[in-house]
This record gives sequence, C-alpha cells and structure tokens, in this order.
Amino acid sequence: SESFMVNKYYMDSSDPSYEICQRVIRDMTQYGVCVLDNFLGKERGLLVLNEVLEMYRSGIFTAGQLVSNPGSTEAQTIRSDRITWIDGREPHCFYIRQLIAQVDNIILKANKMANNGKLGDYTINGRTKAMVACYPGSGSHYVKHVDNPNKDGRCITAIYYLNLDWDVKRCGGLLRVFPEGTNQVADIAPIFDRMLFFWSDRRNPHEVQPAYGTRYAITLWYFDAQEREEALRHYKERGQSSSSK
Ligand SMILES: Cn1c(O)c(C(=O)NCC(=O)O)c(=O)c2ccccc21
Ligand SMILES: [Mn+2]
Repeated sequence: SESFMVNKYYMDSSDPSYEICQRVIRDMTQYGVCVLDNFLGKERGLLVLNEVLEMYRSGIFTAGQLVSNPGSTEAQTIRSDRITWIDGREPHCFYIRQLIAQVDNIILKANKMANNGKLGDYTINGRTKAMVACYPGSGSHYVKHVDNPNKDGRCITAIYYLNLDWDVKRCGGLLRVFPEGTNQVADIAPIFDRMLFFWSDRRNPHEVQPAYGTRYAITLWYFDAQEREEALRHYKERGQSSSSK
C-alpha cells in the first residue's frame, strides 16, 4: 500500500551507511575534498533532475547577468549562471527535499562519528537553503573564488550534479579546485548523480570552466555553530553602528 512504500522510501534514505560517513570523514580530513558517485542511484537521481528541469521551465530562475567577454573584439555576450534558492518545501520539490534530507543525514552523522564529534574541528548545526544553479551552455563560467573567505560561518560546501552524459571534452564545465598549499589541481566533472563536499574556506579556491552544455547543480552550505554565531554577532554590531551613522 502507499504508506508501506513511503515508509520503505524513508527507511532507505533515513540512515546513511557507516561506510559513506567514514569515507566523507577520511577524504575531508586527508584532502579537504570528497567525491561520492552514484549518490542516489539512477532512478532517484532522474526524479531530482526532472524536478529541477520543471523548475527551470517554469522560469523561476534569476536571469543570469550578461557577461560580455572582457577585452575581446567580438561583441559576444554570454549569459552567466542562473540560480534560484529553495528550502525544499515548495510544490513539486519532493525528491529535491529527499536529496537535501539525505545530505543533512550524512553530514550530521559524519560530524558525530568524527573523532570527538567534530568533522574538521567544526560542530555543524545548520545550513543555507539549497541553491539550484544552471549554466546555460553558451560558454558561461564562474571565475576563481573562495566560497567563504571571511568567516561567514560556512564550513562545508556540498554540491550535487545532475548532468546526464556529460562529456567534459565536448561540454567543458569542469570544476577546477586549487587546494591551498599545493600546485596540484583537482578537476571534477559535473557528472550525473555525483555528490561533492569540500571545505568552504580559503583552503579550496575553485572555478567553473566555460560550459557548452546546460549545466545543473544543487548546492548546500553547512554552518559551523561557533563561526556562524560570531559572524551573526559581528554583522549585528556592524548593522547597529552603520544604522546609527
Ligand atoms: C552559480 N554559482 C556557482 O556555480 C558556484 C560554484 O562554485 N559552483 C561550483 C560548481 O558548480 O561546480 C558558486 O560558488 C556560487 C556562489 C554564489 C552564487 C552562485 C554560485
Ligand atoms: Mn563556489
């Protein structure tokens, strides 16, 4: 019956496997980056992809800024990334909500399992909404940057890629990470059903190379309790001082 199926579904996704969490802890501790392939499995991955495609068709994504090629002769302008933020409770987001819950469970369980209950010495107690991003394939890219350069509280970036049959040679769109302290780069193809975690701070500058296919991803940023608390206090003080000006 319907209820049994729903329960089974929840049962699958409620408790992430010990091995997966060990893998996240080991890779994040050793490399600061962790890639998990076949994260949801093809069937559930496609259900998430279809929800994202529906959202995109419905036009709720922001129109990407027009980026004209700086200094180039041709007047070619390319649309950059388009994003929308969701908390997963919106209509037609059931499977995106399940994905978010599964990532939450892994992060929180890994946080508990890590030595003295801290993954990378963080205590993770919350996250941003989910950012759904689409790069229209006209060469749109994202310049090299650090997600959290100034201690805004975000400690882990979690990106789920949705791009079926993505061939980097043909479509580009590589995520290139430049881990601090080495001149080794990590090139990560945004392939379907791939889950990626990396430290959000200056340890992981990264760029999205020009994409020549439509490139979808869902990103969550997880907060460290202490850093977030300090950031909010800091902004509140600044807020008061600036408003009193
Ligand atoms: C669209 N998009 C991004 O794609 C990345 C990013 O680093 N993406 C990495 C990736 O998609 O592989 C971002 O970090 C980002 C930050 C603020 C607003 C939009 C943003
Ligand atoms: Mn980024």
